[in-house]
Order: sequence, then C-alpha cells, then structure tokens
Amino acid sequence: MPQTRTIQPAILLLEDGTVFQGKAFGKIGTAAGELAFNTGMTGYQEVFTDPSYKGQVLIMNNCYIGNYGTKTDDVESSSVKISGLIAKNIAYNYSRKMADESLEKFLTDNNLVAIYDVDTRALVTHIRSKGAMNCIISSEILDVEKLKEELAKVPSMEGLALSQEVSTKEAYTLGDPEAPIRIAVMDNGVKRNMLKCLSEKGAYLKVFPTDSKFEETETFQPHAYFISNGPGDPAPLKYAIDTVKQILAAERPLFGICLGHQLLALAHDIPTYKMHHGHRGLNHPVKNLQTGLCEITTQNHGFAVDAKAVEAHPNVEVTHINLNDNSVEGIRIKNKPAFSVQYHPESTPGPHDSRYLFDDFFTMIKANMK
Ligand SMILES: NC(=O)CC[C@H](N)C(=O)O
Repeated sequence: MPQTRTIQPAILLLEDGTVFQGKAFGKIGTAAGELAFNTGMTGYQEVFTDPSYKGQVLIMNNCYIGNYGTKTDDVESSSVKISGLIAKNIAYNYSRKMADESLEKFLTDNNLVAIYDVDTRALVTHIRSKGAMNCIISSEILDVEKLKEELAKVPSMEGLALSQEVSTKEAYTLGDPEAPIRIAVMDNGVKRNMLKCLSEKGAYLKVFPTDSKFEETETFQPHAYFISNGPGDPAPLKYAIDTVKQILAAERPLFGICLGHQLLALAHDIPTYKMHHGHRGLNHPVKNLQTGLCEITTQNHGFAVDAKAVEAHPNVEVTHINLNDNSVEGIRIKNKPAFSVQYHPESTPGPHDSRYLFDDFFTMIKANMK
C-alpha cells in the first residue's frame, strides 16, 4: 500500500448494539441499511451494481476483494446499488489485463461508503445466529451514541417497497426489432445480464417501468412477459402483483426471476416471508424436481415463497428446492404458461448450470405462438 495514503478510522454499529471498529474506504461518510452477506469469492463488481441490493449494507465474505480491479462493462446496472460495504481486506493494487481501474476509484466515483479490516467471519457468524438486522457504518461520525440515533431512523427491510427507486423511468427497447419473438420486461430493478440472455436468444425486448399498466405493455404486442428481479419486500408491490394477475388472465407466457418469482406466487395468494438471513452467494445447491438433477446456483434474496401455501394450492407446483434448507426455489403454474425461479439463471457472477431456464422460456413461448 503506498505510504502517501492516509487511512481514516471507521465504525460499524449493528441494530443490537454490537460495534466493530475498522478502517475507512471509498467515500468518507455514513451509510445505513440492512446487513447482508454474500459468500461468493468473485464477482464483486456485478454484485455491487445489482439493483436487488438496494437498501443493503453488504458484507463480502471473501477475505480479499479488489485484487482484480474493475472493468467498465462488468456491471449489472449503471451505478453501485449497495448502500454500503464491509470487507476484511481491500486490495488497493489490482492485477487483471482487462481491468480499467481500481476498486478504490470505482467505489469513490460511485460515492460508496465502505469499511474494511473488520472481522467479517465473526460478523457473519453473528448474523447467522441472530438473523438479519439493520446497521450503520460511518467514517465521519465516530460517536456510537450519535450513530444509534441515526440507525434508529433506518426503516426495516420487511414491508419496504424499493422497486420504483431502481426501475427505469421510461420504457426502452433492446435487441433486433425484426426478431420473431417480442418480450415485455417488467423492470423491478433488472440486472443487465438477464436482458442480454433474453435478447441473445433472438428476442426483441421492451423494458417497461415496474409500475406500467398492463394495457400499456400490451401495445408492444408481446408474445411473452419477463418479470425481473428487484430489491425490497415483494409483498407491498400491489401494483406489480395486479399486473402479473392480468398477464396470467391474458394467457401470456411468463417467466419470473427472484422478485419476479415472488410476485408470481403473490399473484396466486401464496405469501412470501422474511428469511432469517437470506441466501446470497454463488454455490447454493438447488434440486430440479422434474429432472432430479442438482444445479449449483447464484442467489441473492432475503424473502422467500411459503412452501406450505404452494403445496396447498391446486394450480401451483414446486419445481425446484434448495438442498440446504428445503426452501422453494422454483414454481410452475399448472393451468397457465408460467414459471419462475428464486435463484439467478443469468448468473453474473456465478456458475452457468441454470441457463437452460432461458431455453425453457423460449420453448414455452414458441409452443404458445402456434
Ligand atoms: N434478487 C432479487 O430479486 C431479490 C428479491 C427480494 N428483494 C428479496 O430479497 O428476496
């Protein structure tokens, strides 16, 4: 580390009063949100720019981040979306031929407040036993009592609607206008790679703001709908649940990922619940109940679909389960061309085991075009 750099102290305060001392990184300031941890060893830039992390202060479990720098197009949206960052070690210097800049510059340019030199293993163990909670990090207020006052103002993630804050404000198109398949995308905070996976398969996309009316999306004459991922609690998104109901009533093929999956369940009156500490990482084992095969998946969610309510529903079937905790990872609607998964088949970052779900979507679309 160059001698010229002055390292400032920073502090992390948890909702239950636990305090961690560390060092400042990125912007000097204060940031708060729900504490969440990601166990992935790579892909920090894609993770930081994933809109589903809006409102969360993220712990990167890997003991070192920043060592391969950042690259302009390794992003899942136009800016950093996490509210704050906690790490063990940060590499100021990076080594990767394709990288354009350091993580330090990337985070400072994105005004992100970060803290490092924190015992992240102790911190993660703490959340794993106590459950998800809010936190605040600061490199400008080092007085714990003052930070407690600030932390008290931070809303709970449960009941928080955030999609409108990250969704596109204006509809836009993507891909080849002459493509034989048109897909309307409900952008609840869509990751770029989902759009890439869809357009590369030969679809012309129109990406609509999360709260667009069904009638408006229909003017695109879509052959199918894609319901994207997104931040926050899915339950308060009544406008989106209603739109999903209208899409289903019109018999349009539908594929939902993560928040999109939760909205498909909610549209069938299947409730979602806040998980103890969520799933965020690149190695979550999921079993496909239709093929009996296991996939290693990318995950990022703090809410999940109620398994008992799915079982009790005559028209909804569980297609995938998480092998760590048996939670619902995928559903299919028996009487409609619709399915969804809780995990991330676009997998940036992550393994590509689940990319077949995009093929399944296109097969379903084509079957419904005949
Ligand atoms: N990646 C996502 O779409 C996350 C969905 C939702 N915000 C959750 O935390 O469960």
